[in-house]
Amino acid sequence: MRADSTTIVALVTAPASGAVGILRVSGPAALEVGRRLAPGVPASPTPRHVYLASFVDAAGAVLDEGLFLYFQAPRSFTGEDVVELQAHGSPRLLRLLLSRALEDERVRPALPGEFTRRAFLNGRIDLTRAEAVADLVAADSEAAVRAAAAGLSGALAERIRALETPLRELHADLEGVLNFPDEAEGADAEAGPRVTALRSAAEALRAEVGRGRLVRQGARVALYGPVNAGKSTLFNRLVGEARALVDDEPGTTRDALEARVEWDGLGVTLYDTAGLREAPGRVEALGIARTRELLAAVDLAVLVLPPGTSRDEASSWTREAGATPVLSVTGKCDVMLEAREEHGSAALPSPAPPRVSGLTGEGVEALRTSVLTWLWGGGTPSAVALVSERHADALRRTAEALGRAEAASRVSTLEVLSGEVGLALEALGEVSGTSVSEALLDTLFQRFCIGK
Ligand SMILES: Nc1nc2c(c(=O)[nH]1)N(C=O)[C@@H](CNc1ccc(C(=O)N[C@@H](CCC(=O)O)C(=O)O)cc1)CN2
Repeated sequence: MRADSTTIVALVTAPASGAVGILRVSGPAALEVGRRLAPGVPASPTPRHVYLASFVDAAGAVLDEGLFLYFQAPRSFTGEDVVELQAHGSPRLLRLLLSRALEDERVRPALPGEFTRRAFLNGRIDLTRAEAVADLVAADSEAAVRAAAAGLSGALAERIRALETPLRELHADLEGVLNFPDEAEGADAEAGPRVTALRSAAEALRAEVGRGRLVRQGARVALYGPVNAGKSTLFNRLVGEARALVDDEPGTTRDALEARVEWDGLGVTLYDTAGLREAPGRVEALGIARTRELLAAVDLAVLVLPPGTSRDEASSWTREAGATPVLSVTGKCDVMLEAREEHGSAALPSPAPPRVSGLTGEGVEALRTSVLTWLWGGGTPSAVALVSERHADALRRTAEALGRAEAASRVSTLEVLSGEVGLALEALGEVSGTSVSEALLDTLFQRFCIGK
């Protein structure tokens, strides 16, 4: 598979006013096109040198004074000749420059992600690094930035290579035995343990998809529980600003309010829900249906119980969250003593859930830490390999083929064993990009923006 030989052009910067806007041209005609817009630049500019140049219209009138950069193939982002015009960031000016570039019949507008696609097709970067480019552009938490940057510098590529290389060697060995049975005696006997080791490595990498998703998309955490348990005050305290409508009237919080926070670099969307049960009015009933839906969808539910909740009551609330894990806290611990006097401490579930007070802040930091531990376990979110759903699916097929290869190493012929190892190799190649179809690349690069 090869990049086509057209020259492509796009605005690299966002289509909005900014200090600087960049037009990028990539392909064989890049230098000529660039020099038509900036005729003052020498015919053979020094690659990677910055020229200050006038950008002109067809009549030679100056449109802007900007910077001109030339990257000579193959030492460029795409591996092709690349020219950049760095102009002042007026969207109208940039469109003028863009249409000037498009006047050349060898030039067409770049498709979404086409620069990066060409970088991949020209062997500058493997597919995991190309995907990391999109991850970095989309990153909206510090952990997501750091994890994508690690991917861009080849962290995931390296881990895939650590699987792919021995797998390819094993396949070559097996094919060798098949083709020259006399020369490679005993090679098939070693195959079983090698397959087993590779299968567990593939599975271990695949298991990181959950963390990859958390880092990429952020975690979702909902506060829920009986009305007037102190959810909204706690929510506000966690969010750090008075977002929710707080009132002493039971059932005040009618809608799920959400706020995005960043905890230890991890993006977390917090939801403050309406009470699940007591439903005097229609508005509340709507809120309840939405709360149930939300609880099923989040990564973690924090059950906020009023002081003095019985153990039975607490566990029936826990069941409301269905399969979603629940972390229980006793809210309004500022009124705890009062409650104790009323009900006696025997009414509390034992062991009583940790106490938090949105009002005084007591226990809130501890809650934040427990939530993070729950979501994340140990380690830093930024060190995670950004295994995507797509990678996980390919790794699952890799592991499955290796599972069949394992069975084959015990009972079947060498052909069957080698065939399965070949299939595993092919599935793994979809991650690194050594075996991908045009159609897969199309879907993959569709999620990129134009100019990337
Ligand atoms: N102005 C500008 N800023 C940008 C980009 C760009 O294209 N233009 N980038 C992109 O969108 C990113 C930078 N990425 C780049 C990656 C590789 C090469 C490059 O020239 N690679 C060559 C040479 C490597 C070397 O000599 O060290 C290569 O890989 O062969 C350039 C940019 C982010 N910032």
